[in-house]
Amino acid sequence: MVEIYGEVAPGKTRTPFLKREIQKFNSICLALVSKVSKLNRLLKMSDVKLAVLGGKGTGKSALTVRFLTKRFIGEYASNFESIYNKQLCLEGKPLNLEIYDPCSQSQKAKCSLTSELHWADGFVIVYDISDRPSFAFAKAIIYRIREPPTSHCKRMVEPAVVLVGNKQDLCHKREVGWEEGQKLATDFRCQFCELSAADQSLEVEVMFLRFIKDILMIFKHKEKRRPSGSKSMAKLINNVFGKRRKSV
Ligand SMILES: Nc1nc2c(ncn2[C@@H]2O[C@H](COP(=O)(O)OP(=O)(O)OP(=O)(O)O)[C@@H](O)[C@H]2O)c(=O)[nH]1
Repeated sequence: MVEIYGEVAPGKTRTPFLKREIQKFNSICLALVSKVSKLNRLLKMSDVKLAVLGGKGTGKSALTVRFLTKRFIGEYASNFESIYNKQLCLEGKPLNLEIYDPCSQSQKAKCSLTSELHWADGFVIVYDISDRPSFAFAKAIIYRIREPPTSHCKRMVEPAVVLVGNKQDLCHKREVGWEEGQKLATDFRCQFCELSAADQSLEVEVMFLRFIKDILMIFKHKEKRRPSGSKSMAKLINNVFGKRRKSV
């Protein structure tokens, strides 16, 4: 609570005193608003939703499970879809991560991706470097994601995409060159990496974390574009007391 109290000195009018006090009050309010909004930002937990897509047997589950548990299991049930949930702390901020790993049967049928495009903040598109058809399938998914939005699916910003060439340990059987993957990614504004879910735990972790950080940056830019609650509040205070100052 801020109390404004004072006596008018003999020979002086009340106006300059009140003006100063209102200015002080105004700046205290602005400082408080900025502290509260900082606190809000610290406490606010972001939600990040990723969809891991790609051809059958490319290693979508292996990559997801490797990231979540640091383990490579080898064989994964592929006849049901899963949404994994994990709480993370990135740069000191809590984060609720959801990863969607679809089942292989629905992959081809689901190339429409309509529900995924609504749901996900980012897409991890996986192909197997030793399997050319899986690269063609990854390309088709990227084309679909980068299609201009239709009237019923308008997004403010285009979703983040990382293209992953998995099974790098099988490079003696390579059918897709590194340059091809890199070019596809560059042409469609995607990140790109090649790695092996089987052999490279750290690389898998770095790929996911870097991608999540990029998505958080996109969130930040989106927030900057719309006036935040604290800014509107500051504007309100300025309007009320700014106008009053002029009339005092
Ligand atoms: N050599 C090698 N094999 C891998 C790698 N990642 C996954 N695999 C194997 O590839 C096969 C398919 O892996 P999954 O993770 O089930 O692939 P998926 O894309 O989820 O498969 P579906 O759900 O059936 O579409 C399994 O036998 C894995 O052990 C890798 O980096 N290197």
